[in-house]
Amino acid sequence: MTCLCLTHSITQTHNHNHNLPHATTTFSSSLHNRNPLFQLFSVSNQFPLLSRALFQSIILRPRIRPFSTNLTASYSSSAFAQIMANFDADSVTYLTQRDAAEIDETLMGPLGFSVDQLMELDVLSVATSISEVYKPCEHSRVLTICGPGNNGGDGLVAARHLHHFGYKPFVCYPKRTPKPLYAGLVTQLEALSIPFLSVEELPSDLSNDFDVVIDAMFGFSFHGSPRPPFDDLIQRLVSLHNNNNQIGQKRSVIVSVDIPSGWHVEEGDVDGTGIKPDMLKFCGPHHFLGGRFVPPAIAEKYKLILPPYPGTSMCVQIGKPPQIDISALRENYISPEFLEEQVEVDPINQFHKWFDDALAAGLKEPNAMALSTVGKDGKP
Ligand SMILES: NC(=O)C1=CN([C@@H]2O[C@H](COP(=O)(O)OP(=O)(O)OC[C@H]3O[C@@H](n4cnc5c(N)ncnc54)[C@H](O)[C@@H]3O)[C@@H](O)[C@H]2O)[C@@H](O)CC1
Repeated sequence: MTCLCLTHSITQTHNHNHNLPHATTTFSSSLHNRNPLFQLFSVSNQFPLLSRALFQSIILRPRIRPFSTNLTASYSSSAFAQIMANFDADSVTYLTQRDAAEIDETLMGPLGFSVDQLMELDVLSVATSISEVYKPCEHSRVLTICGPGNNGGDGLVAARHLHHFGYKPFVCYPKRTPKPLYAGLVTQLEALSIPFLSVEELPSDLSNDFDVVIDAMFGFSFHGSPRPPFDDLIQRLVSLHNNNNQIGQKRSVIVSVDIPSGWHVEEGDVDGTGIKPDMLKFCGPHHFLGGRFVPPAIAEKYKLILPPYPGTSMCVQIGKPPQIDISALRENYISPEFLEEQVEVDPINQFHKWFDDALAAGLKEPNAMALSTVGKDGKP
């Protein structure tokens, strides 16, 4: 039994670098000399098994990633977790570009979908996936770098969704295309007062100002070498990653929509010097699949295996659970000595003092409290 992961616009490419530090992957293929635009997942024992994740970069492009139509019944959360845990990143095979193109034509032909509609559906999955992995309370500042085509349109839509999810998006859109679709997306962002930044306005080190950088410059229609100003922008994302490796400081995470911009569409990061995105790893913690909207006719015709989407989610996270280094979670609480003579006589004053200290330290929820009760004897 096989299951299909149609990532329509996710070009599957291959990359032999297994050692990227930020563990996120692209939907990528190890199938040489094939056009692995689409992923075909093998399924065994009724559960889909992902395979062949040679990549290490993110790509959030869950346009159509159906799993099994016979797995769409509702599951308990534990059963669901079990199903998802059974994905194995070593058994993915791939659809051909032709199949994918045909499905696209069917969607936008007889099935009546439009480009902007697919864009909205896809990018809603992208935005929800981002918000699952990079919470707005910790990654609020998002820069979306948009290219001239539909991939750039995806970026504009992502900025809008993320704004509504509580992020603070900024958009760099240096080569605007005067088509009504894009003009409308820009107007929508302007109405939300989302700032547009020119390339010149961007800081030299993006990590200073942004927690997340969305790479929406180019998707599957990219060819040749990037022309200005995208050559420079791509290099900034590359150096973002490289700088982080060198100095070990916190940097912006990179989320590529579809293909990391600048990568060869079919062969991937050929010389290993391209963008290394951070999100969605085939066999790691950040790999999401979308495609909830796929019409049954498509699922049946192409024998797509749709996953059981939990609740109202647009996408599902697959792959192995994150490897957490528990020792890294430990914190040392070293504080000055607290002597009896330093205690305020009035406990309310003492409380104010501690509360002010907590506020000044920028603690999350300094007003959180524990309420205990005691008996007449003063004991809990
Ligand atoms: N059905 C579809 O086609 C949909 C596609 N979507 C997204 O759109 C992407 C494909 O969109 P497009 O076909 O518009 O293509 P892209 O967005 O990949 O890029 C095309 C644009 O990039 C320019 N370009 C190509 N190579 C360049 C280079 N070397 N230097 C500078 N500029 C270059 C082209 O002149 C053109 O303006 C997909 O990857 C996906 O992200 C989604 O928006 C939804 C629907």
